[in-house]
Amino acid sequence: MELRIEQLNFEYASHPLFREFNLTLTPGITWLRGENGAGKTTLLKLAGGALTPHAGAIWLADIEIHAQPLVYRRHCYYCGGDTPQLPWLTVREVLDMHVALYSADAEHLNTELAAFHLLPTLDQPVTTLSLGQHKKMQLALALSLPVRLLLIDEPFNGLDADAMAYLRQQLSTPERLARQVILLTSHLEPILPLVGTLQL
Ligand SMILES: Nc1ncnc2c1ncn2[C@@H]1O[C@H](COP(=O)(O)OP(=O)(O)OP(=O)(O)O)[C@@H](O)[C@H]1O
Repeated sequence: MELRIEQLNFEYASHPLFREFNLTLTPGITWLRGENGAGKTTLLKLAGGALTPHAGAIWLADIEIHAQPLVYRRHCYYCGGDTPQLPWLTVREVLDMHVALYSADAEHLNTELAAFHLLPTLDQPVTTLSLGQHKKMQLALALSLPVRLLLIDEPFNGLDADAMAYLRQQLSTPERLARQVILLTSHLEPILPLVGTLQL
């Protein structure tokens, strides 16, 4: 199982970022590095289907993103710091939506929510979460959704020390490293078992 990007072209208005870009990632954690503005977040969004390439192909195992967009999206989760897309929902409703979409294990999600101390927030409007709590909600999903590809932008930004330690431990389990392709950005050394580093 691998992520394969072939001959990718992408640019914003007048700002070319990727030209005939190729990449193959195998299961395990790859650290995506580069200076501010290099295109790290853009690459995560392209691989997660949140942005559309102008040319090229993106494969997750035998699923091509354009040929099977919904199937592809159900096999990957993009964990960015973005504000909530559906601000009128409660935390529980946002989570339930993800559980339904990904056919996820609700008990596993509950375990992650408990570990991140989010259970008391479930009936709050999702917009009332602090930045750190919002990050934790996304990370609880990242850790519990049964996806093949995890894309995580700055996983440790805004987390308290306990949450950082917990996240490191959960991302490092051999069972996870064997089955998931994990691509993450971090401006600081992530202190995780890496299969590779990708410099943009
Ligand atoms: N929606 C957009 N429209 C136009 N330009 C954009 C847009 N989003 C990003 N850019 C530009 O594309 C370039 C890459 O942005 P991106 O966010 O991918 O970089 P990054 O490597 O993640 O940066 P950082 O380390 O600061 O988070 C930057 O020059 C940015 O200004």
